[in-house]
Amino acid sequence: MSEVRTLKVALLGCGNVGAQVARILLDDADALAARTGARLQLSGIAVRNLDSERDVELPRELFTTDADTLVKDADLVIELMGGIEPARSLILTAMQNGACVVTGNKALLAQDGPTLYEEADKAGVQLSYEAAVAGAIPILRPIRDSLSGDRITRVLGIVNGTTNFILDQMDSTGAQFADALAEAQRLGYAEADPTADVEGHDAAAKAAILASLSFHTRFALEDVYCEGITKVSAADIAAAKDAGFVIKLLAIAEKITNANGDGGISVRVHPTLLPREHPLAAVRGAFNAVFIEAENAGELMFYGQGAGGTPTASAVLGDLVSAARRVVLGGPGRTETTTGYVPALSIDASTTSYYIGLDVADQAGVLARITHIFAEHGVSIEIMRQTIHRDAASKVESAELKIVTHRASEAALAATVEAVKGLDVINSVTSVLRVEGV
Ligand SMILES: NC(=O)C1=CN([C@@H]2O[C@H](COP(=O)(O)OP(=O)(O)OC[C@H]3O[C@@H](n4cnc5c(N)ncnc54)[C@H](OP(=O)(O)O)[C@@H]3O)[C@@H](O)[C@H]2O)C=CC1
Ligand SMILES: N[C@@H](CC=O)C(=O)O
Repeated sequence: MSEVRTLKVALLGCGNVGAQVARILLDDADALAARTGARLQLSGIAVRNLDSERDVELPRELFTTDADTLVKDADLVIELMGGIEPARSLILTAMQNGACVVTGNKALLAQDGPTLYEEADKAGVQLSYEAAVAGAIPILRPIRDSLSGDRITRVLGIVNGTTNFILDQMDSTGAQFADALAEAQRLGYAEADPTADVEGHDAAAKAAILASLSFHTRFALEDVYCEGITKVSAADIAAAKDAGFVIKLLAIAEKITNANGDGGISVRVHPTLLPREHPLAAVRGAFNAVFIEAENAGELMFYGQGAGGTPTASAVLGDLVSAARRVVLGGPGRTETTTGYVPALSIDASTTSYYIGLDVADQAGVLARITHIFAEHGVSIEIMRQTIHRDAASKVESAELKIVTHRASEAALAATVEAVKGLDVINSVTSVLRVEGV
């Protein structure tokens, strides 16, 4: 019987995800050897602080603070430190030394992906990053491989577990934003700096990766319009609920073709109202889902745990097995293809439906004046609902107006809202939110 080869695996980082990867590598060593044709030997774990408490009990002698030396002596490198440096330099060193790399670092990929992909091509190694988008859900490989014979036209995803968890807690239990965020951090969903989650930057990095693979063009973070959930109030959530919607932070990448037949790709992240019966509305807690529309395949939906150490470790291990097989079989590295070269469009080029909440004086002719302004700006109204509030003591009457529009451009909507604000019968504009799926 021929001797099974041993591949040295260097692990960079032993936090929420890294600790679970180390556990699985040690516990499932025999199964992984059977699947790859090589023994995957965890050669060391680089961390910042040797004395930090770990979620998993691991042999102390594996730990080091000398990531550079560890990387230079590895066949396969798993980067789970996060952040830009030293992760970037260590990945480059690993690849230049001939090691295949697996990472979950979407922030780094969205900022500096092209340099890393080029280096992987040059070195003939594999750079894989399934864990970087939507945790455990196999989504990048299906887009890159399974759908490579099709044309994707639209990707709509809940790709940040922390914000989905927060919005879901606020919607279902009335939890406060800060409490829900603290719980998401405790459960290991949030980034080291949770600002990246709540301001939408993490979802924007994932949107850039999804758009790049889906449209065979490199999109960077600056191509993505980004709005997080920090301005979503309990009142917005209640109003949405009352009108039959749920608020989700969506990452959207879609092909937009204008009347001349040209156009580009709009990539954006923002809080969005979805009808409660929409498939993405049912995605609760830290779960993620990605909804894809393709010319031939039609609609596809991928669903699963989008964050957390153990689910994310599953995606990392899948990439590691694939990389190890490649080393064993001697195949070339493979990353994404960039044959599309379609331009990234600004948010102004996209159209969507909108929900607008208005507090108005309850006077004759108010509705006509408001609808006139919408018509003047070419924004068509799909649903309009009025609720009258009477204050018995002061005898003041006001009306709450909820409007859902047909698809309109950002520019037309913004001009409509500005004009409506100028009416003397408007007390306040209480909400302006984008809507999908109506
Ligand atoms: N958590 C999740 O659900 C998911 C995370 N990801 C991505 O995976 C990566 C890791 O995330 P997560 O496990 O949550 O992160 P953590 O913050 O929990 O862990 C980071 C680890 O990296 C180590 N580390 C950080 N900086 C350095 C450095 N300069 N030198 C050596 N070691 C360093 C830390 O060491 P020490 O312990 O000593 O401080 C720690 O062990 C990130 O890129 C994240 O975006 C992707 C999908 C899901
Ligand atoms: N912080 C991220 C972790 C996974 O990518 C999230 O909440 O989704």
